[in-house]
Amino acid sequence: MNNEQVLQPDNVELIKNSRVGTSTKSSIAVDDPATGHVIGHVPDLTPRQILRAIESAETAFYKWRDVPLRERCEKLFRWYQLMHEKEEELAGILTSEQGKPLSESRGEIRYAASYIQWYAQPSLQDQGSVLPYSSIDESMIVITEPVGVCAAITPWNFPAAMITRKVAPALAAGCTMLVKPALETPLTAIAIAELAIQAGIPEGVLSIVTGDGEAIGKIFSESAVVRKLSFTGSTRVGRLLMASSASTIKRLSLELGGNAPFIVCETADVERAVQGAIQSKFRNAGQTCVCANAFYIHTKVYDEFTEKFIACVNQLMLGNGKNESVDIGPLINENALEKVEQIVADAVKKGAVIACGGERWVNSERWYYPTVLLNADSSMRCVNEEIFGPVAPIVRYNDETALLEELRQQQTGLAAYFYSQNLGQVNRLSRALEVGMIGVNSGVISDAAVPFGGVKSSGIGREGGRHGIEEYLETKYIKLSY
Ligand SMILES: NC(=O)c1ccc[n+]([C@@H]2O[C@H](COP(=O)([O-])OP(=O)(O)OC[C@H]3O[C@@H](n4cnc5c(N)ncnc54)[C@H](O)[C@@H]3O)[C@@H](O)[C@H]2O)c1
Ligand SMILES: O=C[C@H](O)CS(=O)(=O)O
Repeated sequence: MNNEQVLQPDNVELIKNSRVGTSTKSSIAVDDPATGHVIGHVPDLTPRQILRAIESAETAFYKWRDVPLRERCEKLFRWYQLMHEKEEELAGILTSEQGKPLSESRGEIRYAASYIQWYAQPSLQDQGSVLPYSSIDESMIVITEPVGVCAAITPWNFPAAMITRKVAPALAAGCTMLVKPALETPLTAIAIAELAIQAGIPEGVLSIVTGDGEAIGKIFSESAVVRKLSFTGSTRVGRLLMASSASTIKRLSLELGGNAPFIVCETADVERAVQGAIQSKFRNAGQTCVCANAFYIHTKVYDEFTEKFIACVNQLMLGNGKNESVDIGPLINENALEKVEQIVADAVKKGAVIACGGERWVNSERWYYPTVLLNADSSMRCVNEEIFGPVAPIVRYNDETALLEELRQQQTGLAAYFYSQNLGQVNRLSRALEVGMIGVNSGVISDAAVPFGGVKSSGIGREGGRHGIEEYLETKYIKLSY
């Protein structure tokens, strides 16, 4: 597929004919990170329009909650089918506004659709129980009910999956949902919501609102009608939303920043570890919350791992994500690229050695070479901060206990990875690492069936699996005397 064949959002039916969103005088331009060209515009909605959207979601809630669960699930399943039918069009929109390689965009659309398929199963929802009676002419009944009107604020790095991971369980539970996508990637959200309408999900049940994040976040968090706020993004913004939601005692789900250690133990299968390291580090050019951040390689396998890892990194192809041979697309914007440059400069200043990469791609504005930093240590930003770019700092270690103690000091706790072929070591590290998700001999852990989420400053709550729908249900106890 070459550039000419790839669908551009402004000529895509799903966007052009979308019934989602409201026309306003002002609008926000959306650009292609690979070219800097404007590829579409979305409305910059006013506070009054956001409040109207909340009112519409409230009206829709009192009807949608009374639609039988099986019927809600049938509509979700149709939505899932439409996402599969439109996979290529959606992937083209996603790559055009986010920049990731088309192969990754196709994968994300399938991954996003799998959340809708997962929550289209009525049996997933525990709708209540009858408790042991205290008297034969009484019953104590527990039922579950939808939380109500919900709001979601989502990031640019996975513009499809971060939305369906919230919307699918919410709608299955009987809630209505307003979604504020990232300013960088609203077109994917609009296209997905258009398919929800085509699937028969009534107007007002799912609304996409576009505009300034801070302003809309304030309206969502201070609205008494919005009973739950689900946020995926930086820990910084998560803290702000948690504080501003206190005034209305909202249910909160927070999927925040990570800093995943990738540990290669002395007992590891080094070949497998290298493959897992490439998959985990360079997906979406490293702009993934569960990317391996820093690599901790036991001294006994250090030379073998680093030699093989660097050789693989040097094989990675940079370019426009619309070209099928590309592995590494552009970073989302200039700020992201400047942050990566500052992190690498900090590491080199403190003694890191650039084994490969370490600079912008020649004559490009948004690409950064996949980079390996040797001799990294915990004094450096690249080890202590979420890099969110294609940079792999490598730390040598020889004392497992000391390493685990050092990692325990980290404030993040989303994901971790380690490679080991010793059962006792697997058990020991699985229990010692203070995170929400662990990949053991695997570099990719995400799936609609698993409870995705973190601990400490990486967030609250879980998305996916059986846990994900509980975020959108309330429990009601009824005592019945006959
Ligand atoms: N834990 C997860 O599942 C997960 C998934 C994806 C991304 N993330 C994290 O997100 C971060 C990168 O994404 P990002 O740059 O879009 O994050 P971000 O926090 O800057 O933005 C996320 C969303 O919040 C909005 N926003 C920005 N400022 C706001 C404010 N003051 N009030 C309300 N909303 C506001 C943005 O418009 C966007 O829609 C990384 O830290 C990454 O680890 C976490
Ligand atoms: O960036 C955060 C996403 O949750 C990553 S994944 O697609 O769920 O692995």
